Amino acid sequence: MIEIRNFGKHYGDFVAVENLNLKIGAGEVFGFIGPNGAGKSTTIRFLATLLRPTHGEATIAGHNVTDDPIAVRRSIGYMPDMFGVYDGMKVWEFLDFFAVAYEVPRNQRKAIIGDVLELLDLTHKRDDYVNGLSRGMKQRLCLAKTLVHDPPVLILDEPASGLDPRARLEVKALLKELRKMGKTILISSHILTELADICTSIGIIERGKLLLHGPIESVYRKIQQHRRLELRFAGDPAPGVSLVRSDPHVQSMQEGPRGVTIEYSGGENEVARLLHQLVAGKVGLLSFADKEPTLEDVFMMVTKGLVT
Ligand SMILES: Nc1ncnc2c1ncn2[C@@H]1O[C@H](COP(=O)(O)OP(=O)(O)OP(=O)(O)O)[C@@H](O)[C@H]1O
Repeated sequence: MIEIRNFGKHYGDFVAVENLNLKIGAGEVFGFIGPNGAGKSTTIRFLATLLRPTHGEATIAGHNVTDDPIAVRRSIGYMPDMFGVYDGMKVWEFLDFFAVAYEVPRNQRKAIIGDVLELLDLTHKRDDYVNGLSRGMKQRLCLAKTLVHDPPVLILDEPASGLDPRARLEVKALLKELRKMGKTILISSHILTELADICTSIGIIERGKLLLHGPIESVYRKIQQHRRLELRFAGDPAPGVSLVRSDPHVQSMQEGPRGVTIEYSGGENEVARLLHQLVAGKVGLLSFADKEPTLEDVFMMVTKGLVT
């Protein structure tokens, strides 16, 4: 549904994005992850037909972003990272404005706006002025306007930035709803917990380079070899710590007053063997936890160059 080939954007001598290649299939929710200034918005603005590339090309729903921007705009709902709302406009008028811009037929507009307001839980704000809405509501409204022409693809640049925890959860629930409706979604964020349970695939970008991308399970599988083990001991931890230290798969170890946290390069069989040795060694093992990697771990490992 989205395909980017060899995209690059330079500003003078500064390379904002270089040689970016990416394919996102229909129905995927792709999390575009990277720190500030990594090149996420640059890539997104290119896809949204708002930025000319220095080199490369992209297609969305089969339409070329540079050669056929009108067809691309019909196929996408775009939410920029910064957006303004018009003064003196009511919520329904704001949505109607975009529906007209997207050439939604007059006789369908009222029903569509009603549906979108319902989906975004904004029905009760229908006749409120847009500039009087809270930040969270404005954000929801901006998401609502991406849906009025029912595009198959949504491109959302940090849709939950600046929202309080409750509003973030609401955005997350909404994205799940849109995923169920079969939309293909590209969503950028630097808040990883936000993306972990909604994305089907992720890409990690840093300093203009896409370091890693793929289905979320395959990314997790790649870093399974770098798991974190947390061990607690009853009483003196020294005997347990020395047994752990002798394991060749221990990459690093942080000692606390009652136990250790280790970065471990072995697979499941090695973890099981270590556990067996600790129990057989009678070292007073109180707990042994094999921590699943989080998206944050993935991000740290990829950007440290530990996983490619
Ligand atoms: N018009 C421009 N002129 C010069 N440099 C630019 C321009 N637009 C972006 N950049 C630079 O390109 C780099 C990538 O910016 P971009 O906005 O794509 O990052 P980002 O990953 O979206 O960051 P953030 O999470 O902060 O939004 C940054 O170093 C930025 O300063």
